[in-house]
Amino acid sequence: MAVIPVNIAGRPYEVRVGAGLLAELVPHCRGKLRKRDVPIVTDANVHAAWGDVVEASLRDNGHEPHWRILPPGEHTKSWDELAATVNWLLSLEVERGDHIIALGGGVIGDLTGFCAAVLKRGCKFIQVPTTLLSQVDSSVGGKTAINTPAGKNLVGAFHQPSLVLADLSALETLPTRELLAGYAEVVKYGLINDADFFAWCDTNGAKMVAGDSALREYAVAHSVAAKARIVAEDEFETTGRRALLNLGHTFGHALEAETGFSNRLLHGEAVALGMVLAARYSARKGLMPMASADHVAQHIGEVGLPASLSALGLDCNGAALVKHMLHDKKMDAGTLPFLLMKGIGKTYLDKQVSLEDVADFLDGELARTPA
Ligand SMILES: NC(=O)c1ccc[n+]([C@@H]2O[C@H](COP(=O)([O-])OP(=O)(O)OC[C@H]3O[C@@H](n4cnc5c(N)ncnc54)[C@H](O)[C@@H]3O)[C@@H](O)[C@H]2O)c1
Ligand SMILES: O=C(O)C(=O)C[C@@H](O)[C@H](O)[C@H](O)COP(=O)(O)O
Ligand SMILES: [Zn+2]
Repeated sequence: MAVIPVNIAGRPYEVRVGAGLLAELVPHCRGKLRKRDVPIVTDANVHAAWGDVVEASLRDNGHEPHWRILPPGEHTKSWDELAATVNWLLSLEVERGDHIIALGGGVIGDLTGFCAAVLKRGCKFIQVPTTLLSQVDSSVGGKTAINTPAGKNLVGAFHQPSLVLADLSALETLPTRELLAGYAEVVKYGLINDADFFAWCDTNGAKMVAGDSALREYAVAHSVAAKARIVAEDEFETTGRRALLNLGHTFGHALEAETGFSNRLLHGEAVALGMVLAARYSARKGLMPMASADHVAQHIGEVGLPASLSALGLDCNGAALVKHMLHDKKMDAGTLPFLLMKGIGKTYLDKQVSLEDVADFLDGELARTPA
């Protein structure tokens, strides 16, 4: 097992990564479950796959689990589920010092974390991520949110968990498409500031996705450590440092909005394509060679993630995609800074990007014949 220490502004917590943590959930919670009753928020797929394992660990250790089982999918990050889940937690008489367990992917983690942030002005919560994406990214760093009709994650809070338990065994029941979506956020850490890790992905990514457990542990632990370092430098995304973690997301969130937050395009898939677009746009601006952008697209396409905008078959133009971007939380005095690349592992925040130019670029990408 790997234990990655996270220390955000003097508030430390651990990320424990290994196989079999769900079966040993209570011991791994390290005394944080201080009452008999334990609230657990999850979704129906996760409950079907792992509910009995978690239930047994709690009951065997003298706890009474209380389950809230939500519908799977992005639409669960909603005002309605937020209100209903907060009311459910209130009905359980959860106190500020109690820990709510978020058992699931990024949707469950984001929603439950936000409930914990607002309930009684802040309760504690434990992230138990069960997707690759949530293990490498969403369970760490304290961004919590719901979506609104205007866009992605537009209502939320920064609220750090007390503990993250990432059980690699949970990935055994995860559909391949979801594993791949999570892999996009792994590649992101290489593209941001770690060319060696991108090279590691080139060599090992496909084997890791296919199931090699040692490679999975390395990928999760490396990704978590990379994210923890960045978040520790800029918890509230004020200096631009944390914004690096948004590589591919300005394009990606616009694509998610355009496809109605539907199963047509998962978050990780949108980020994968968004990173290809960020790389291609950077090359078009002469910031890096087109060969480097082709390398990014080739890696993402070969592993099985979307790497071509035109192949999505969207019925829209570049201006429509840019319109979604106007809701991006990075908007600053009417301008939108973009994460662009001066090379693989050389991402930076560019504040001089013209949205007309981006719309023109996207028109070209929408019409381009896939390679
Ligand atoms: N807070 C952050 O920093 C952050 C970072 C990245 C992404 N996100 C958010 O995370 C969300 C995406 O998360 P996700 O990709 O984990 O999606 P998800 O939570 O929708 O889970 C994906 C699917 O896998 C199923 N599932 C989960 N674990 C399973 C398991 N072990 N076995 C079988 N099925 C399982 C779920 O039921 C769901 O159908 C998006 O809303 C995104 O915005 C947040
Ligand atoms: O933790 C961060 O910071 C990230 O940007 C991680 C992203 O992978 C994640 O999708 C995040 O939710 C996007 O943040 P947002 O502020 O653009 O909603
Ligand atoms: Zn993301």
